[in-house]
Amino acid sequence: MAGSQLSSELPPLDALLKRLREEKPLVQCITNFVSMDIMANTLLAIGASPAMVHCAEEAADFQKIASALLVNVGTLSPQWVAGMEAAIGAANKLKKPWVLDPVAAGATPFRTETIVKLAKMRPCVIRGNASEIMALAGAAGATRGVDSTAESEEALALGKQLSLDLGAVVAISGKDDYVINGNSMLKVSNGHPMLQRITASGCAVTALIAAFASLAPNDLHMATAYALGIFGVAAEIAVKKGGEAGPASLRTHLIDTLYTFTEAEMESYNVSICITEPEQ
Ligand SMILES: Nc1ncnc2c1ncn2[C@@H]1O[C@H](COP(=O)(O)OP(=O)(O)OP(=O)(O)O)[C@@H](O)[C@H]1O
Ligand SMILES: Cc1ncsc1CCO
Ligand SMILES: [Mg+2]
Repeated sequence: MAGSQLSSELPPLDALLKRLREEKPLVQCITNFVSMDIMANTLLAIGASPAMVHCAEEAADFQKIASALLVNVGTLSPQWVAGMEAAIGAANKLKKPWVLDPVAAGATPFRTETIVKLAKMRPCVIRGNASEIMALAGAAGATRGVDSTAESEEALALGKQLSLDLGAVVAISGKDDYVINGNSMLKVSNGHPMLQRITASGCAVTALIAAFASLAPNDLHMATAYALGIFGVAAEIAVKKGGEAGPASLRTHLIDTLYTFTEAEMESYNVSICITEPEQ
């Protein structure tokens, strides 16, 4: 996709991070068994408040006290889908932002059909890796499992189409993250390759997006890029603080770095804006 660089137009970061720590948004997470620990610890470390509440009997009621909803289909079952739909219905009714993580879209018919159904229920942001975004957009054979088999650039055209079709911000994570809002796109180039060797690091950053989305419901595009930027910069710092020893060390130092994270540490935030060609 053609694009022009307009990075000087980016607003400052401080308001969102400061407000997150003051307001401690309560994020209801309906997520997979693998990600629960790292997701809850990521939200707590940055200063938000996680609650893993998924059963159909209480998922909708919990939205009344939550600031945002995260729906992740990683370890799917029909009972969980009922909880997801109940919570999403409540979030939409109460005008709370909800974010979808389409884990392993395309892997099986049940999974793909469920994700497509949820994606039509008006998520404000969808964050997945390139394979997942391409599969959700209808590309055949795009996915092998939870890990991407493609570079994020390969999913740009389908990600843009998905954003226009669903009216949602679509974030494609990878070496570079692309955050697409219709014809406008932000590129975030922070992070570290070892993040791919920590299970559920993508799940965790999607929950971070939900937390920031609750603070900036009218600027979801920027809030999504901030969340990805903070997570990526924190990973770079964590590597230097001892995380280079391996994925387990990086995981620990990443959570520690999010806890102490300051705006000054965002000096390496590497983001740019591209205005992509309008659809013909
Ligand atoms: N090669 C890379 N270099 C730098 N950062 C990366 C790289 N690959 C992924 N990341 C970062 O890792 C985080 C997770 O993205 P990723 O695309 O691996 O998610 P995912 O495949 O959904 O992960 P999971 O399913 O394990 O949760 C993002 O913040 C992303 O920017
Ligand atoms: C490994 C794994 N399996 C289902 S969800 C999940 C976490 C990474 O997406
Ligand atoms: Mg994932």
